[in-house]
Amino acid sequence: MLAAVAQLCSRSNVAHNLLVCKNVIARASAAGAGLIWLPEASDFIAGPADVPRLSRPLERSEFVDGIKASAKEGRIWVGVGVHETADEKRCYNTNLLISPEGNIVQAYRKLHLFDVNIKGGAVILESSTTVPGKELLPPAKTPLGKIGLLTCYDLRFPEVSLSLRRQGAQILTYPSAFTLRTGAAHWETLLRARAIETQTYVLAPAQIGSHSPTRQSYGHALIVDPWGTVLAQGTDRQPVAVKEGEDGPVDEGTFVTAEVDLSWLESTREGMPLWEQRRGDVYPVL
Ligand SMILES: O=C(O)CNC(=O)[C@H](CS)NC(=O)CCC(=O)C(=O)O
Repeated sequence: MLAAVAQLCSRSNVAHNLLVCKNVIARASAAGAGLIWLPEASDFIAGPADVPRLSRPLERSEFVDGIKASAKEGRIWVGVGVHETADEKRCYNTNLLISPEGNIVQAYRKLHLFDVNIKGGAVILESSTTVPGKELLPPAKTPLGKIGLLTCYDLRFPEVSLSLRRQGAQILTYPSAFTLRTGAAHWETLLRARAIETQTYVLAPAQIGSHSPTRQSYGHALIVDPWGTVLAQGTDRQPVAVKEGEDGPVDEGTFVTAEVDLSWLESTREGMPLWEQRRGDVYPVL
């Protein structure tokens, strides 16, 4: 079955971002994809002060309702990252899996928050707006395979991917909004490493371009197979400058597709049975 990952540029206008996402879902469905995953924070990317105002509980979100309707219309599985209201001040960074019937099958709240102060790069304190999740969810059964949900910065913590593989994951998802600097240095290497060491397909949808005058994302949405081969990659684009007070140019959003082949996954695992070779007698096994 064909899986798709999206590459788009969410800004502060949730209604507009929804139109872009709905359009990408419809196009992926028409292209024959059985599943499309949209990036982290597809509902909006805005300054910390706007996060509480724009976040919604999952059951009272026009954005989530719109995505559910698109999944149903396109008869396609949809994954999407959104801001879910946690309390008056903060949200959860939530990765949703929605069935072709339009139901939320899983809602994973990002465990690891991006609190960093990178010299010459980003100073971001995600915990100022976001409450960390408390649990890893068992991989969700879909016609493409069993899918483990993670988000963005979680990519740097191999323990969670190994744990999901241990629980039967055949596909891992990392909807993301990587920064330019860390993306250029680490994004592809980390994704391929996670795919190779867990022997799973990795779906990595990505925010791309300028969200505001001060915030840009790296893009390079990827699909990697269990052997570590990059099967598909979003087209590179020159970031567009966004002026103060403007919402930036309209971005239509793109997607790329690749075949998820579980017999190929099984053959990589049979040929190199890493899970039977772990040395639990020497180090703790997850
Ligand atoms: O802020 C929002 O609304 C949406 N969330 C994000 O964009 C998050 C937290 S700021 N970004 C990352 O985790 C980037 C990780 C990264 O770039 C790395 O690990 O190098």
